[in-house]
Amino acid sequence: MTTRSTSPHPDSRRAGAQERGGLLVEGVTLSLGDGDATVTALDDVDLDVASGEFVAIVGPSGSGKSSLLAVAGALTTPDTGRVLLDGVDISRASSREKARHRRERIGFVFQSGNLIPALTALDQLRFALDVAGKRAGDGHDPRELLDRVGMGHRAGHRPHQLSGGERQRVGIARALVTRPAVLLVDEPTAALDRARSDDIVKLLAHETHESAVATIMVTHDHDVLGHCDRVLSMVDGRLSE
Ligand SMILES: Nc1ncnc2c1ncn2[C@@H]1O[C@H](COP(=O)(O)OP(=O)(O)OP(=O)(O)O)[C@@H](O)[C@H]1O
Repeated sequence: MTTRSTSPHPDSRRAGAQERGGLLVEGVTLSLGDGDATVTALDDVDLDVASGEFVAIVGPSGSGKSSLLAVAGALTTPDTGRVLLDGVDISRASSREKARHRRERIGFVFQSGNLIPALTALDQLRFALDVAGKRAGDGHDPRELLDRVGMGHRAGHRPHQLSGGERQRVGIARALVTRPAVLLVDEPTAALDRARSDDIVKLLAHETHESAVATIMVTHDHDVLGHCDRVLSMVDGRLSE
């Protein structure tokens, strides 16, 4: 299935991910469980997402979508294959190196924002920069980015003082503040109504193109797919157009 409504970044898919930046998953296989209970979660998966390209992955429950995000985010090591981030194979790196890639090069956005309860919106972004060992000058300016996602007026609010959509906006800004190469987004609209879901995915599309990040979004929400540059389907661990 392929849906296209917004144009991909001009540099998208002109060359391989190794040459022009982005994420390249090559021949990845992953088995989970033991003995008779072994499941092939990913079955020879190839995926090439350019910098500035917004790719959605849909598929039934248990088809392997979360497993693919985990492998792309250096959280799980595949049995075979490679995951290249701007041309560097992160799948075979040491645990320490993988943790560094996650902090510095990979942004994660979860279902409900996953913000730290005690921190204001602005401090969520500052904290992410600190953890990545970056200063504001190495990444996006936290205030400017909060403005960009429409949350400048809520900079001093803590998560419990924000709506679900606002928490998700802060979560997106926090994931982008370090200027990651890859943005991995897991069901960002699961807790939102129709209009807010649309706004959030539009924002993800805009920021993907603006920040030239390679974004993969897993979703069950077919109503938002029109904002994505490409839509791929996952069935039984296999990915197809
Ligand atoms: N830790 C585990 N041990 C054994 N099998 C697992 C484990 N985690 C996931 N699986 C299996 O791997 C397959 C892929 O799971 P995965 O979570 O990637 O699917 P999904 O498409 O993200 O599903 P959902 O949409 O329900 O989140 C499923 O059959 C699942 O039961």
